[in-house]
Amino acid sequence: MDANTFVLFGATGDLAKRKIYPALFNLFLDGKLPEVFSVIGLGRREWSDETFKANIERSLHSFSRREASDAEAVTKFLSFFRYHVLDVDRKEDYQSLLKLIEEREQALGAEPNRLFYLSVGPELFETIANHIQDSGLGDTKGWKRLVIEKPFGRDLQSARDFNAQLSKAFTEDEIFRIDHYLGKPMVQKLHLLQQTNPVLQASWNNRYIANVQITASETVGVEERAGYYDHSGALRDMFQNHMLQLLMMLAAHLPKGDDSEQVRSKKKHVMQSLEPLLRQDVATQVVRGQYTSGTIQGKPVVGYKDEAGIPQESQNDTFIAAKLQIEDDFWRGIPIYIRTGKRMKEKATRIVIEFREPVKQVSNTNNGGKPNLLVFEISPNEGIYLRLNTEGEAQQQDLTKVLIGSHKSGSEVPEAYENLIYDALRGDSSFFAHWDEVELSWKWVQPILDAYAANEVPLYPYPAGSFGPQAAHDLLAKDGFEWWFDRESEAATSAKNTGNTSSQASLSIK
Ligand SMILES: NC(=O)C1=CN([C@@H]2O[C@H](COP(=O)(O)OP(=O)(O)OC[C@H]3O[C@@H](n4cnc5c(N)ncnc54)[C@H](OP(=O)(O)O)[C@@H]3O)[C@@H](O)[C@H]2O)C=CC1
Ligand SMILES: O=C1O[C@H](COP(=O)(O)O)[C@@H](O)[C@H](O)[C@H]1O
Repeated sequence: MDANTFVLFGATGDLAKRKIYPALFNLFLDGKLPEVFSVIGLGRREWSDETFKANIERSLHSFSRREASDAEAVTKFLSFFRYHVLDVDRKEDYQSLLKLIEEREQALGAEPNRLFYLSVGPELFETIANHIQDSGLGDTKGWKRLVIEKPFGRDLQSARDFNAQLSKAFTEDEIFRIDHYLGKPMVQKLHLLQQTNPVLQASWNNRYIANVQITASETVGVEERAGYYDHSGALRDMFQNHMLQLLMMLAAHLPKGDDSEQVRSKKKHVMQSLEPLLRQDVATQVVRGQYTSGTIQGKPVVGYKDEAGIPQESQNDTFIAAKLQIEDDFWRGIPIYIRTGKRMKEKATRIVIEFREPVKQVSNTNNGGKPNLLVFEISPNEGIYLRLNTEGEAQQQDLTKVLIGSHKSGSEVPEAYENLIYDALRGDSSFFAHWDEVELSWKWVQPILDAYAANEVPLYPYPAGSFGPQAAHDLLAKDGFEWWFDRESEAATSAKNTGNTSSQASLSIK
């Protein structure tokens, strides 16, 4: 059953402005919001309803993927919103909030089903959860849900403590932990692709797959988040959550249907089957990097240590690459390489599956040397590609790239937050991170955190605008592989710079 009241803590903040209001607006345009709907925005700022609505409208104009040009639609959308001043530590603010919610529920004839969305720093989660419990806000005749943003802990122990605290006020079924990578449409389609395509099902195992490469590269640097990022780094910010979730979604052999229990149990199986990383192996299986000055899309940029708010002596990681192995019957023996970093050459999240080379083995000729690839472009553009050997092309530099299904560019792809908020409103937790997954992820990552803290892993510099440190390439080279598409991307850039957009450059998957 849909939520009727959306209670937004942190309604004056950055995430609300950039993601939550635009997502709600696009859901509204698609007719996906409940018919009876009310949003109560909360913050310490002394805003009136009018100021609040004006801010929301501005956010739609700046950040919505679809234009907010229909004045009537915008007015109707804004009519859902009310603002309430609340300091999370002030008990009486929760009492007045309860009164406002009940008034709105009565006026609208809404069921008392309440979704509490915490778009605030994690240090406030526990206080808010306890006050929701104590004030009677959660004591509703309908149901309650809690949506929380990352980060979910800083390490294994803090995540466990944090979860224990939240569990006093909300059951696991009521907690929806957002990992926005799980909301990306291509990620949500991964299991359907396997289930509905026998050709993929048949080849989704160690008989046919040589290796898997998962990349999330960003061109942005630390931006205005130095305070947060310098205490987080690529490992905590991206790897422990988004990258391991991508791995789970790819590697889980999910059953047909959308039963969230099944999805979670299969994802948990992947994490439980991950070969544990021993602390003494971290330095050989993990590459830690930090960007130095360089050029991004033709513009010079400063190195990490020269970014505003970053201390000169910072040892923080802005890049990580790691080799993982899953010990189960499907994946045993397939190396899985994961990398993510800031200030890299291109903005791209993609998964590449490299298949073994049966032609070479069977015919013993030179022209079977290129493996087939299956490529999932996840964002910012979306598409699935297969690279095949085709007759007469074996002598050429590269293989034929076949687009499967449609290619969608940025604005056509629904934002992850649209999918996730829609699911949270309906109570479908399939694409939210369950506590078991979060705990197992921290458990796997903990030896890396320990090795970093003890400085047992070199911190390799890499120039902004590159694909990371050389050591990340060596990680694959040791196994006889290389990261796919780095060279094509380099070629595409240099072709663009020289005006030659034929040959290699056209092979780049965009
Ligand atoms: N911004 C982003 O792109 C992303 C953010 N996140 C996570 O989302 C959460 C919010 O981030 P973001 O929006 O960037 O943070 P901001 O600092 O921009 O906003 C924080 C919000 O919290 C409110 N707040 C702070 N202290 C109190 C208090 N004592 N009582 C009541 N309200 C309070 C502020 O309201 P006021 O100032 O009016 O009191 C403000 O609305 C964080 O957990 C962050 O890690 C996750 C992914 C991406
Ligand atoms: O959660 C985060 O994700 C973004 C990258 O998200 P994407 O959808 O643009 O790929 C990252 O920039 C940020 O540091 C991190 O906190």
